[in-house]
Amino acid sequence: MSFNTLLRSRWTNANTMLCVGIDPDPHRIPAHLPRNDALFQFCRVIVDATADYACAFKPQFAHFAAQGAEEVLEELIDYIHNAHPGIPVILDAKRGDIGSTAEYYAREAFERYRADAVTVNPYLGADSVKPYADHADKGVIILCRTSNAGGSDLQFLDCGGQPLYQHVARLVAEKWNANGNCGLVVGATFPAELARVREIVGDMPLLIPGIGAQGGDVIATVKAGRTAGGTGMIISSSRAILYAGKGEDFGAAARIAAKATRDAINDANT
Ligand SMILES: O=c1ccn([C@@H]2O[C@H](COP(=O)(O)O)[C@@H](O)[C@H]2O)c(=O)[nH]1
Repeated sequence: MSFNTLLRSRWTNANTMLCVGIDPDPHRIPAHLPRNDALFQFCRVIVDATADYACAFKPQFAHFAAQGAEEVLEELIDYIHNAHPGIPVILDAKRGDIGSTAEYYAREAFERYRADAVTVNPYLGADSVKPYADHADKGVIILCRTSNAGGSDLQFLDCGGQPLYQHVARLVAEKWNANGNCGLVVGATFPAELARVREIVGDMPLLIPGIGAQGGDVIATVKAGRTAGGTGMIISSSRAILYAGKGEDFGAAARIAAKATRDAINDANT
């Protein structure tokens, strides 16, 4: 099933626009887990505990690769597909390179890791994004207005009378989205810009990090980011869910945090 189909099914049938981010920090993995398999077991427990409330899972590539744990990432994505087959996996790798190399990054994301979607940096332009978008059943989620303060250094530069992030939103909506499988990353920490992007791109899915640990306001995010039909958002939270508990009950604590976040999103969407 395509990324778009899976995502829309979770929005509608599971009534959730919460994306559970999986950013494992080796220093915060509870000590009781078996040392030889702690990373996988930590992630597996989080996935099982939060799946009911997730429209997507978003493993962050560097959090695995920095530990030399790419095989654990493969194993985890396989596990999600097998145990929770209706929930799409967004590989947050923020790739960006010339087209010939991008073809291999796309194969890495979609064939090696079996991700349903991948995050991509637009800085290298159309030919650097096309190799991902050519996989028509996969999602390509392009950085637009990131959640960090430093994003303004470039994303607010004037680009023919509009800030660069709006130019990126227009480019993607009008030119790069020939297969209808593109989305954009827009931070919850900037609701005014989120609203502007929504106006520009219509119903395109927006991946929205920045609630939870980064302090973005859920109500402002939902009001700014939803489509006319009240969907269109993949609102991501990682640390606030992963580390809601510190001890043996970390799965239960993550489930409570995920449910509370999902409910807050839905309450704001009334
Ligand atoms: O603009 C962006 C783009 C990506 N991210 C990623 O999302 C999560 C956020 O984690 P939290 O713990 O919920 O703050 C993380 O993987 C970032 O790499 C982002 O924050 N902002």
